[in-house]
Amino acid sequence: MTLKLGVPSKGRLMEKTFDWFAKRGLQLSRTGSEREYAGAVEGIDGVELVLLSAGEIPRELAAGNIHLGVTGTDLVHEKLARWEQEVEEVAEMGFGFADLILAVPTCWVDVETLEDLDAVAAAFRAEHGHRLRVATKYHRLVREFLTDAGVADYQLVDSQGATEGTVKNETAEMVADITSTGETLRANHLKILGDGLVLKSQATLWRSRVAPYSDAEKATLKELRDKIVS
Ligand SMILES: Nc1ncnc2c1ncn2[C@@H]1O[C@H](COP(=O)(O)OP(=O)(O)OP(=O)(O)O)[C@@H](O)[C@H]1O
Ligand SMILES: O=P(O)(O)OC[C@H]1O[C@H](OP(=O)(O)OP(=O)(O)O)[C@H](O)[C@@H]1O
Repeated sequence: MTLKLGVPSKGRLMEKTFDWFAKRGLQLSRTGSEREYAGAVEGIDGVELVLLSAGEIPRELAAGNIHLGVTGTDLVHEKLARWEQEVEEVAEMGFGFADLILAVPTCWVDVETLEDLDAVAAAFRAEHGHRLRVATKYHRLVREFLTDAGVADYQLVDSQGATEGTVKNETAEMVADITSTGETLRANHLKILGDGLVLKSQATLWRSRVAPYSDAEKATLKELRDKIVS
């Protein structure tokens, strides 16, 4: 019986996750060949490393297939409708900072706020015969945010990558995406709405509330928590 810890298998979060655990006396490593998704944990007994895509970690936590997992707040909130019941936040890790924002073309000089957007969206529909298209991969979060803001005349267009390019490619009029330095937005002539911050995200260690815990796993979890908080 081992405690399963899911960490990103590649990408921007992997290395920093390994560093974060190393600072707390736990050595995570990828084992085998560069392309083999196998890993090891040293510094504590009874913990198994599971290498996963950051995007899959929320689902694996909610399914109880892993006990602990590292991924961004944005992905947990987007993918788990009832995230508070399914996972517990163990620690914010202090990297992977990114904001989920709404952005429109810089040339829309009259659109700086959600209120402006609402007005433009209604006019857009009347003029073009279809709703204003918002490209995003964060469907649930964006829908909730725009509903709360009272904006209704829009449609979501799915974009799983290179989202800022959809405006130039004319498959969407605006985007809802993650930004960190803001460079991608600037390069694609997009500006953030003044009140268009949907969510602030950072890499976080989560615990599954639904995974089964044997007595041995509970003891390991306690030992691991002690190392992390001390
Ligand atoms: N430019 C950025 N700077 C900092 N963090 C970012 C940036 N873009 C995304 N992130 C964060 O990184 C996390 C994982 O994103 P990433 O794109 O690496 O995962 P993914 O799409 O699941 O990867 P994979 O290609 O393995 O499926 C998310 O929580 C996201 O908020
Ligand atoms: O504000 P910046 O520092 O410019 O970062 C923002 C970009 O980073 C992410 O994309 P990623 O690199 O994951 O590529 P993707 O578009 O394929 O998702 C995000 O989707 C933005 O496009």
